[in-house]
Amino acid sequence: MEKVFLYDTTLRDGSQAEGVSFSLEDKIRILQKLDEFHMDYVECGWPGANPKDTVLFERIKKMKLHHSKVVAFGATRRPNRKVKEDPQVENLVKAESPVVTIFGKSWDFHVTEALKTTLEENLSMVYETVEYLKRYVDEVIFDAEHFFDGFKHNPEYALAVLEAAIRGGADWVVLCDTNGGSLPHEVYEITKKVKEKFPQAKIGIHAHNDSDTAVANSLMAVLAGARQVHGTINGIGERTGNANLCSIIPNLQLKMGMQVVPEESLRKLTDLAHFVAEIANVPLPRNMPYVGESAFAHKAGVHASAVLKSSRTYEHVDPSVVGNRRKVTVSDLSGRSNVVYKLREMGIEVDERSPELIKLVEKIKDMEKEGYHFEAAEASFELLCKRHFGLVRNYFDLDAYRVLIAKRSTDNTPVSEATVRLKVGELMEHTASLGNGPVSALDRALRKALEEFYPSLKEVQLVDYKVRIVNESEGTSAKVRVLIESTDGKRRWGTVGVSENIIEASWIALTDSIVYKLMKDEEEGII
Ligand SMILES: CC(=O)SCCNC(=O)CCNC(=O)[C@H](O)C(C)(C)COP(=O)(O)OP(=O)(O)OC[C@H]1O[C@@H](n2cnc3c(N)ncnc32)[C@H](O)[C@@H]1OP(=O)(O)O
Ligand SMILES: CC(=O)C(=O)O
Repeated sequence: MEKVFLYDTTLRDGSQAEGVSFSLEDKIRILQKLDEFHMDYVECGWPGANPKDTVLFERIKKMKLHHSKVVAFGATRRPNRKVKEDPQVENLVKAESPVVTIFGKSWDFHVTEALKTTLEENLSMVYETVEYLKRYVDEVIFDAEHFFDGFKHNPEYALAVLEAAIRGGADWVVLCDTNGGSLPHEVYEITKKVKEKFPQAKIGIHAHNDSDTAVANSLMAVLAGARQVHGTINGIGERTGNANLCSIIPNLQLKMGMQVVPEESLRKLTDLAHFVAEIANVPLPRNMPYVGESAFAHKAGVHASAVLKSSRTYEHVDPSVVGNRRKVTVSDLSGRSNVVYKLREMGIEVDERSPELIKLVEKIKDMEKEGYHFEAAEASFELLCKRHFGLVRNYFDLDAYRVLIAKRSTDNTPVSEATVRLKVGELMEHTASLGNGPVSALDRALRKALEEFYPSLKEVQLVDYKVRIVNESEGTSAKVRVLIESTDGKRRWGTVGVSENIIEASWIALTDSIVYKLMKDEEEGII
């Protein structure tokens, strides 16, 4: 298999995304993670451009990496200046990284309009900077900024810029679609022409996603002969982002027969995507190919039915190969197969044609019609199924609850107070509690009543609470759906309640959360 080198620029071009700001420690953690992943090149930043990146390269000098080459990024020398007198270039040498990438203009329009210099001077800037850096650095990569736009306007000049970099000793020349306006067929044709012109040169591709084709453009460049692919994890980057390595890697390796990363790394791809999303504080879209939560989720009954027979019927690759997992969801679009699949996950085997199963499917559809949404509340769904088959013990019986909300003119915020009366076995408990709002007061009163009997409930915390209006159809009063997310430090679970009354909907979701915790503790032998 032919090797394609991966070049990650999450820490440099990725940090140019609006809203992303990596701290020094964030950058170190991502670099370590990319090294573990066997990323070939990791572009860490622009030394000298800001104090954080300067310190970062100092820190990196003391780090031991196992698989990745660290890259310092910068520009060609400024116009009309000696290269060794340009502090920006000197900072690149001082970074002491084994690889330096410099970008230079390859579109004549940019040379005259942005750099305000002559086409000849720009060629000298490219040649001299590469030649100078090659004296100090093992590997010099030249990013030909705006290469495709430049080639379309003035191919001779765009090629002359590459020629200057190659003559200077550049190890790689990288064709950049800086404005992201090129389409796959153009990238293929232009890359092929570059390959024909410079058959000995090693070529790379750096694509931006403004036309939503950055991944396709990168793959087409590889087809045309590029062997270094630039991109970022999850495609974060300036404007609409860079080519998404989380799609490029599996596409190259699983579908185009290229050697990219070890199989073990590929199995860590989903983990890597979530790790970077978390640190960048950019939520990973559910529908992100390969690594998103829904990338292998089957919702429609027809799909679930076929997937149960053979997963290949509705999956382009096995999710485990990229470290993701198959998921079957349950909703009003489900058939028996979705439910059978979920029951199997719970350890319940049931005949597909049994009346019990048919009744359960009908119950689910009726509840979804009422406003329940089980996709987002897997714990309530599990309770519903297990209750249906008589597998949930009765931990307590509610006698009554009451919630009071009061605000006097002298109060800044209203005071919420809840009382709960319930029976555990033969014992009646009656508790009251205050809370920041009615739901937290109810939650506290409920747990106060139960903690004496079930001490593990002390570990439970509510971490999210969402309310939606669910039916606005004529003739019915609006219902609300409450979704609650809880955690006990070990696991996280979602529950749902629907009612015309927001407190009652919250109560249903709250009690499901408590019962789910008790059921799981009992299954694990904790209570
Ligand atoms: C396509 C890309 O994404 S390239 C990477 C872009 N990344 C960044 O810009 C992020 C980091 N940048 C920075 O921190 C700052 O812009 C710095 C420190 C590099 C420069 O800051 P300043 O000196 O204040 O300049 P400023 O940002 O206003 O303008 C950029 C300068 O770079 C020059 N420049 C642009 N491209 C090149 C190039 N290929 N080679 C040399 N100089 C270049 C511009 O002409 C401009 O110079 P001018 O002010 O003399 O016209
Ligand atoms: C170099 C670079 O980031 C670009 O041309 O897009």
